[in-house]
Amino acid sequence: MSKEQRVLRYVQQNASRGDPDSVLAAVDKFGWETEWAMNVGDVKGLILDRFVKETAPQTMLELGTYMGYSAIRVVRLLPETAKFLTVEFNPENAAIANEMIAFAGLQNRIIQITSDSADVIPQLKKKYDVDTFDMVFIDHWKDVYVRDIKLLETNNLLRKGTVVVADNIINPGAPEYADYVRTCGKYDSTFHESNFEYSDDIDGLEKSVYRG
Ligand SMILES: O=C(NCCCCCn1ccnc1)c1cc(-c2ccc(F)cc2)cc(O)c1O
Ligand SMILES: [Mg+2]
Repeated sequence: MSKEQRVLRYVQQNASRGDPDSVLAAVDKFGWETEWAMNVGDVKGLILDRFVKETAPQTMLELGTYMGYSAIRVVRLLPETAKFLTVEFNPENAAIANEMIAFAGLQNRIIQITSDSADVIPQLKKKYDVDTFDMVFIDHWKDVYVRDIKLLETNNLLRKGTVVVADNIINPGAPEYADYVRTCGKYDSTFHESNFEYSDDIDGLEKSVYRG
């Protein structure tokens, strides 16, 4: 059994079906007490919550579903009318996320796409009926953060005020991305220091508002 399957089993045996907060609490308890996992986690998650509440996005994209933790974390704060798309490259993790999201009762609120983000981003307008995104959360391979934010720009998926949040700016690090959003002139970017998931190590989120 994979680590991700062990996390899902723990959630199914310890959380309440249809209760997103209990699912998040179970994943976090497992991450702190049993096995570390690369969810954004409860500490950085509180900062992400604040950004979501401040932005109140009607359309949002996530790159990097993993087990669905951040998708559940975000969508639990959004109205039923909001449109949330999440992209995962790894089919095994996508399958775990599908079950985790269903257990949380949010399967009708989250559109899961299992694909390479580079292939999906150019299809979002036509195939997924997207105009522009109000918010984006980037949490996939750190070395393609820059490739993908540039793809979002060139495919006209960002608009003046779109909030782009990126995980792991310190650990494992996304230096090329941090440099790009802070110096290219297209974003008002701020770094929010926090702790690495399920650890006392340092990490942080970058929040970058597109100038349009
Ligand atoms: O690699 C990460 N995430 C992407 C996983 C695969 C994405 C697949 N995909 C989805 C869509 N397109 C592609 C990640 C890694 C770490 C980490 C840090 C230190 C360490 F020692 C080990 C691991 C911490 C995170 O918080 C992370 O997010
Ligand atoms: Mg991450």
